[in-house]
Amino acid sequence: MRIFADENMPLVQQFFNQFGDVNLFNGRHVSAAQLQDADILLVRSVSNVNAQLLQHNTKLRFVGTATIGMDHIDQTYLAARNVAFASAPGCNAQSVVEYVLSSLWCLADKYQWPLAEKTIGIVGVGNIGSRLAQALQALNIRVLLCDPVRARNEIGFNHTDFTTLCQQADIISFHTPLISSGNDATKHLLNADTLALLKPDCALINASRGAVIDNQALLQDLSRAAKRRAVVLDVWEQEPDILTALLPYVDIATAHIAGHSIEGKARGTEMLYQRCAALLQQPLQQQLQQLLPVPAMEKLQISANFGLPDVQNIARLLYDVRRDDALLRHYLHGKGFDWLRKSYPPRREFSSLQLCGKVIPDFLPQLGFSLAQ
Ligand SMILES: NC(=O)C1=CN([C@@H]2O[C@H](COP(=O)(O)OP(=O)(O)OC[C@H]3O[C@@H](n4cnc5c(N)ncnc54)[C@H](O)[C@@H]3O)[C@@H](O)[C@H]2O)C=CC1
Ligand SMILES: O=C(O)C(=O)[C@H](O)COP(=O)(O)O
Repeated sequence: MRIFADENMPLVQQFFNQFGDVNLFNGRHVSAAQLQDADILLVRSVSNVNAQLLQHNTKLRFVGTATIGMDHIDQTYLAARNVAFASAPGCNAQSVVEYVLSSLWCLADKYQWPLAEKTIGIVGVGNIGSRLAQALQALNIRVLLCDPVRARNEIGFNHTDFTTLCQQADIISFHTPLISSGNDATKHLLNADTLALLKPDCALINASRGAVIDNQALLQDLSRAAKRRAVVLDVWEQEPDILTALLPYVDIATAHIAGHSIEGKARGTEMLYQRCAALLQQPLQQQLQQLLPVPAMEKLQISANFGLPDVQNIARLLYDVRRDDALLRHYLHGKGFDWLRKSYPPRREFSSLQLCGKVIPDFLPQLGFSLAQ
């Protein structure tokens, strides 16, 4: 069995050696010629898997993407060729939530916002959006939820339509898939017309896909002298060749790394391993928990005085998004966007830190921290 995998897929050898030899490739530059002998193809978000990439391959049985997003995969084409396909739903959802929380705390410090008085609009309430809503509610922050798909299918889902959300929210965070056409299209959901609906100081966070926001329209909006809105961008149109003119107006700018916690990336690999084992009718020999490195900090004692204002301090022990903003601003013009992603420094999720103490406030596990056994 010949397995071809993106070189930026952690633990891929450890998981997939069980099925055959694992060959690594550069996901951004992989070619049809390289993949002609692949039985199993494992990609991340930077490889477009379509008829052109697979034109020389007649053996392929399985394609997996170790990501949540699937906009880079032509699933219709794979189905027509009878190639099994899997993604990794939810694998890095917690990592993205921690990115958004860190961004909110940084903006709150920078602009002295009382976060508890803000209304945060969440657009796309799936794995990430619903976890984020739960975390914000645990912090006593009011949320508005916009998800027309859930609104159609779930009685009682508390939906706010996008226009109303644009008019009412103080901060909007985008968590939709990139959908190019149809009633629920999200490509350029935020464009010149919808930007005009926002409050002048409405802050924006995009950790979904770059093209959910029309980047040129955003630049126009931000460069108008009278407007000052805070902006956090993890994702950009036309990565890796991003619109650098946006950088001076963006408070937090990162290289599509919101989902790049150690756990988030490795969980994606494990989910594909489990799907492949089922397809090949092989036993599961590896488990992520056994392969993850020991975290630098394992346990933290909480005292009875611990309160909501202390949460940011624990969160910052594990992750501060300003590190990633500084990396992008320093290295983008030299080493570049893809180098920043490939060389991403280790980052552990909240769950890696076990909290001890007689009384642990409920909001800590609701944010994703784990309790010591
Ligand atoms: N920056 C990063 O590193 C990462 C980015 N992502 C992106 O985040 C996206 C969302 O991830 P999940 O929450 O896990 O996906 P999900 O599939 O669980 O949830 C997406 C939600 O968006 C909703 N939706 C679809 N069309 C919509 C529209 N027009 N308006 C509002 N809501 C709409 C769906 O009904 C669904 O509930 C992914 O598709 C991916 O593109 C995911 C992981 C990491
Ligand atoms: O899961 C997704 O969807 C993402 O956007 C990934 O976190 C992006 O990571 P790469 O696959 O581009 O490394």
